[in-house]
Amino acid sequence: MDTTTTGTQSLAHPTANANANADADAASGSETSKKPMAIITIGMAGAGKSTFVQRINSYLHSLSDSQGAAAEPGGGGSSETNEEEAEGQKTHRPPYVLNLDPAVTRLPYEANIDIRDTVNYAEVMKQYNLGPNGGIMTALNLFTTKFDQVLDLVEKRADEVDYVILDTPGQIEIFTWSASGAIITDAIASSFPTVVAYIIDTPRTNAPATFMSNMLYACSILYKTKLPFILVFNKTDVQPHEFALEWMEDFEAFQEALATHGTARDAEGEPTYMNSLMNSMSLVLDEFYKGIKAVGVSSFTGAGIPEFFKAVEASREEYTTLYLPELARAKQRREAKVREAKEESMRRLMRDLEVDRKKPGFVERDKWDPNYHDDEGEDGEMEDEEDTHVNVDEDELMDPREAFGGQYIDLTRAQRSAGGADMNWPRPV
Ligand SMILES: Nc1nc2c(ncn2[C@@H]2O[C@H](COP(=O)(O)OP(=O)(O)OP(=O)(O)O)[C@@H](O)[C@H]2O)c(=O)[nH]1
Repeated sequence: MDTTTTGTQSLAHPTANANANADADAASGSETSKKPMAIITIGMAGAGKSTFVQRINSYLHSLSDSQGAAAEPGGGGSSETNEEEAEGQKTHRPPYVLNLDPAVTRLPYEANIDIRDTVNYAEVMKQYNLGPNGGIMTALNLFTTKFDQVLDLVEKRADEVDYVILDTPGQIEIFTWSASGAIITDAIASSFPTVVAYIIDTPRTNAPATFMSNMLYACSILYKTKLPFILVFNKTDVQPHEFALEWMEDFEAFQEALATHGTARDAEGEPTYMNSLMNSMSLVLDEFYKGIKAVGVSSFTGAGIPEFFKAVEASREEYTTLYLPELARAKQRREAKVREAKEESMRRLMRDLEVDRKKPGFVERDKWDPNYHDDEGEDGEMEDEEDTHVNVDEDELMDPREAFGGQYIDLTRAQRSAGGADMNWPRPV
């Protein structure tokens, strides 16, 4: 496994060849004809999502600029041209960026679509009498009602961009556990190859307990979205992320860290409840680590960003081989469920009819009554106790043959004239 500070770590991933395939693909230069890859950035408040989006945005801009400069006669290019060469002469175009955080006061990048242009978060709070989190949630819900239009806009630009980047609200649960977050994620993921970039504040995750809770959260998002997933250890300029990679790879190393951590034993020297819980949880997470990629980046210095994009390209492969078939299976399951529900309601209807027909007098009553109109009194009112017929003024009714241009078949009259006996129905022209 690659153990460079910022290297992409494909932790025994099921599609282990994906990186190699992606590179080979990149070398072929066929990306331009592909659909853009959507990157959904999710992370705890303050993990550095917006700074990360700003960094990858400026990275892609600089690649496309340097490409333009190199294409011009005498164009010198920049130091990042080397990175580009390393990526296999891939063509780069600036990304399409969506900001979904209605409460952010200052964005370090320019978003192509900004939720704040559509919904005024402060106004939502005032009008609906909500607190900050409720305000963000409602603003996102309101925005989601228009998301089909947003998707149209993105799809219109799909031929011109390689990446669609989504920045999500600071309060992670507002996006990950809300209906609107799920709708947006599903809508994007069913239109474009999609990857979730889970941003982690590395310096704040260096204690085993916080590391574990962060990983559990990441795990829950992975199993909820079922999308390709990249763990992005951010702020590596402050704290290198090797410790995290070691804990993820080597179960015993994590156990050791747990044992030596301050909260491992209580006053009597016994392992604390928390410690035992984390020991068993780490076994569960071992499975989770096998299926995801991890990369260390610094949104400040830009270190690790090329490796992040390699992981993204590898995820494109994963999306096609794992997520798309699963999406198709989910669709089939949904359709089968609807079919089954329809058949069940039809079966129930037939059963009810069967029961009704067994009731005394039902068959006699369930007959066509040719004297249907004879029930009316002189004033046109129904004489039956159960007045079940709709009373309409026939003078006001339009002649149906006029209304339907001769295509109308008056079944009542046809039936009346046939006296309820077998008859040949007139066929529409
Ligand atoms: N040292 C260092 N600081 C960083 C890095 N990335 C982000 N930060 C800082 O972390 C803080 C939070 O960054 P944001 O980008 O606002 O984080 P966020 O996740 O978007 O925050 P919310 O939207 O409030 O959840 C800011 O002070 C950033 O300057 C990094 O790579 N290195």
